[in-house]
Amino acid sequence: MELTYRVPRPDELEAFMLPVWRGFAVPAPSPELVEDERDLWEPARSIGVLDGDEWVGGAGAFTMDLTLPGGAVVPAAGVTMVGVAPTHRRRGVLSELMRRQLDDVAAGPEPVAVLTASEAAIYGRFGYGVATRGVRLRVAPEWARLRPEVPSPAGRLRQVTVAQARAVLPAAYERIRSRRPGAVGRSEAWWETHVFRDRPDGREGGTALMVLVHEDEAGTVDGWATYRALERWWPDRLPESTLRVEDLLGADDLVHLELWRGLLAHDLYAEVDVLHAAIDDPLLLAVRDARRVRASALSDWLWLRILDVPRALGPRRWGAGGDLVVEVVDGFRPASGGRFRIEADADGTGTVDATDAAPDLTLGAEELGTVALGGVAPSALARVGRAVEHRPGALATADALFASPVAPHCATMF
Ligand SMILES: CC(=O)SCCNC(=O)CCNC(=O)[C@H](O)C(C)(C)COP(=O)(O)OP(=O)(O)OC[C@H]1O[C@@H](n2cnc3c(N)ncnc32)[C@H](O)[C@@H]1OP(=O)(O)O
Repeated sequence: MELTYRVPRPDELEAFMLPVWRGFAVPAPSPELVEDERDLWEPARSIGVLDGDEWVGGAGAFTMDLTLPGGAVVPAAGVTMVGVAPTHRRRGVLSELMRRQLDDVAAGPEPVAVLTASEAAIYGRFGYGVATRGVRLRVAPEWARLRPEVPSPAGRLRQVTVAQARAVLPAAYERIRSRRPGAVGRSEAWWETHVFRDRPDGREGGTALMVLVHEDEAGTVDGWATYRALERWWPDRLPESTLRVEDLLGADDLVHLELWRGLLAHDLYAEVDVLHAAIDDPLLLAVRDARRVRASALSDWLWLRILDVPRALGPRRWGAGGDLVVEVVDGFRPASGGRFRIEADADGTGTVDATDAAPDLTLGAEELGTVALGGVAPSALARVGRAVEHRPGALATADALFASPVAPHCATMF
């Protein structure tokens, strides 16, 4: 039977989502999961595929935004709910969904699309590159003491209820997100479904959510940790007892470390486990014994697909002054490729414009997404054959331009 692609109606949520849920081996979603999806879903931004009258695949997008190096924010499509029924795989359905979705995004105000991937081999072919990575940090409170040189910031730590957190965390996130390139917008529905509802079936068998906030001297929240005990402390269970940290964000490194200090003060627990820390989390430089911080599972997190190079990169702060013509070869969506001149002043402000000039450097769309936020230097890609320098010195200029003083990091699951 012929396949039909179309936008689902709002009343079709469950049927539309079924192939995606089944793709993730969720046989029948609970009413709570359906309610959460309904609150998050933007049906007009979805595209699905029908075989007869049955949905067999789809892709959705959230209206989001993305922090660039320097703190500027650009609109971004947050690609989500991607799946194709096991009965219809490997015959080009995802490719067609991606083509239609990217055309749709490109026709609107968003110069980029972002996503978090279930598997790392899927999205490069569609021009997405790994813009941020994360690392799992597991720390034994018994051993991990901060060095005496590490000062405490002004203000105080407080433990608050989830209801109190609801009133302060969303605004605090907006205040501090400019610090990290790669941070994405968190909608009210995101906060409710991913944090505050704290549904029992999303707790991995652990306790309800606990919230530690840091307030500055004026009483304004400038950092927080949300966490739960996975295996409750009990004398004979000490070796397994874990505090699982879900969100850990501070306005600066000292606030961030003060939150670590608060978490590590839970000395009844064998381990504090942060599933997704920034690769430059300051803890590694601040503990007396860095071997007690077990870092593992370095992995891709935010994948970035640039659809309009001048609008995506123009507002970013460059790492140095410089002049560079970059040629972007976009195999999946040639209309998004071309040659672009980056001209930046020493203060990091600059312009990005289409040009006919001869390129200094050539790279693919996936590679542009990889270097765009400063997580990987262009020269590192060139060394493995993924970027080509046409003029001696061009790679050094590109490295300096694209560099970011802090590693890009996306702390948001969507
Ligand atoms: C943002 C998110 O929501 S991430 C979630 C993604 N969804 C899932 O992981 C759910 C489970 N998986 C699936 O639903 C499907 O396997 C999908 C969506 C990943 C792929 O759908 P398909 O329709 O089979 O992909 P399609 O046929 O268009 O494949 C295009 C190409 O990608 C390759 N490809 C597709 N999936 C994968 C994969 N998981 N690993 C490696 N290669 C893959 C195909 O081999 C094909 O390559 P080719 O062009 O060289 O032949």
